[in-house]
Parts: sequence; C-alpha cells; structure tokens
Amino acid sequence: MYVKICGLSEPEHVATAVAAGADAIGFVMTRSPRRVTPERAAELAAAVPAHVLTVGVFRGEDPDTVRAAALTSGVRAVQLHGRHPHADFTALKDLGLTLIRAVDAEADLRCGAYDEDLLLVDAPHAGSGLPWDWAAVRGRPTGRWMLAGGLTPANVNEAVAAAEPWGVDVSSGVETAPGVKDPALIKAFLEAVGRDG
Ligand SMILES: O=C(O)c1ccccc1N[C@@H]1O[C@H](COP(=O)(O)O)[C@@H](O)[C@H]1O
Repeated sequence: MYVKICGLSEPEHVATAVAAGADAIGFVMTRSPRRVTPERAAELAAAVPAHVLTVGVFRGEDPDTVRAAALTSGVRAVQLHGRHPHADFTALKDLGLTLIRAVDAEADLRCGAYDEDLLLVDAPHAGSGLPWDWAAVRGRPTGRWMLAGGLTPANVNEAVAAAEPWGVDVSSGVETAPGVKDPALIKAFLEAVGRDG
C-alpha cells in the first residue's frame, strides 16, 4: 500500500512522516488552511530523502503558475485538483515530474487518460476531511490510483477494504484542527496501514 501524508507545513511533521515510513508527502500550494508558499515548501522538501516523493498540491491554477511553484519548491510531483483539462497535464509534461490527477468519483477514472502518472480519487470537496462512499469506486479506477477523503487511522483499513486502492492519501485525518498536524496521528496512520517506521 502506497501512503501519502499531505498538507505538511512544519519540519518536525515532515520528519515524523518520513521516519514513520511515508512514501510521499504533500505541500499544499493553493487556497487552504494548509497552504505554504513555494519558498516554504522548498525548505521543507530539502530535508526529505530521495526515496520519499515530494508533491505540490494545486487546485485550479493555470499551468504557468503551477510550473513556477513547482520549480521554486523543487517538488518531484504535482497534484492537480479541480477537473483540470488534459491540456494542463500536457503543458506540464516537459517538467519531468510525476503528474497526479485528483478527481472525484464522477470523473474519468482511467489513470493515464490525461497523461498523468497517478490518479487520486477524492471526496467531492478535497481537503474537507469528510468520509464519503469509498465502496462506490471499487473496481472502477484503472491503473495506479490512490484513495483520499476523510481517511483516519481508525477507518483507513475499512476504506481500503471497501475501495481496494493501490494507495491512500490523508491530510485532515492526521490533524487536531485544520492545518495543525499531530505527529501521533501521523504515526498511527502509518502503523494502521502496516508501516513500522
Ligand atoms: O488539504 C487541502 O486543504 C486541500 C486543498 C485543495 C486541494 C486539495 C487539498 N487537500 C487534498 O485532499 C486530500 C486529503 O483530504 P482529507 O483532508 O484527508 O480528507 C489530499 O489529496 C490532499 O492533498
């Protein structure tokens, strides 16, 4: 199970996620209580070892804005929420970064249909922390896809059993308040999916 911990903004939380076995960590660079500037994301990403994928998260920004933020921050992947057109992914392809298309369950769920490398199937309102009907997507996405939306240490195994994703992604579920990560919850989430650090 591939695991991404998202919405990190403090070095100690990045260190906790890495030490506890995260495969990817995300920095939100769009409107959100978790927003960090590209410069702050660069500081955080600099401490991340090469085996952990650093992801810049965006929603609705134009490709030039995403490109500039990705280059400034040095992230190795970009995650685009908000039903971006295929052309936006094509426009970013030359960066050589991992492209993640983040959609709700009503979108085209074929990973690669927009030239993306990974698909993320999320709740209708990304970053809300609200659980949704994970079982509704079981068997529908193709290729490498992550499940997100309302996952917590307590429910992630139920969600995985319901949807059978390739990976999982969490933000709100490892927080004590919007934008406030809790190291104990980060560790608990990774332990719940079988990571022992
Ligand atoms: O976290 C946000 O505030 C956010 C804002 C805009 C786009 C995406 C955002 N987060 C993404 O939402 C999922 C996790 O959701 P949850 O909080 O665990 O329910 C993850 O992909 C984040 O990158």
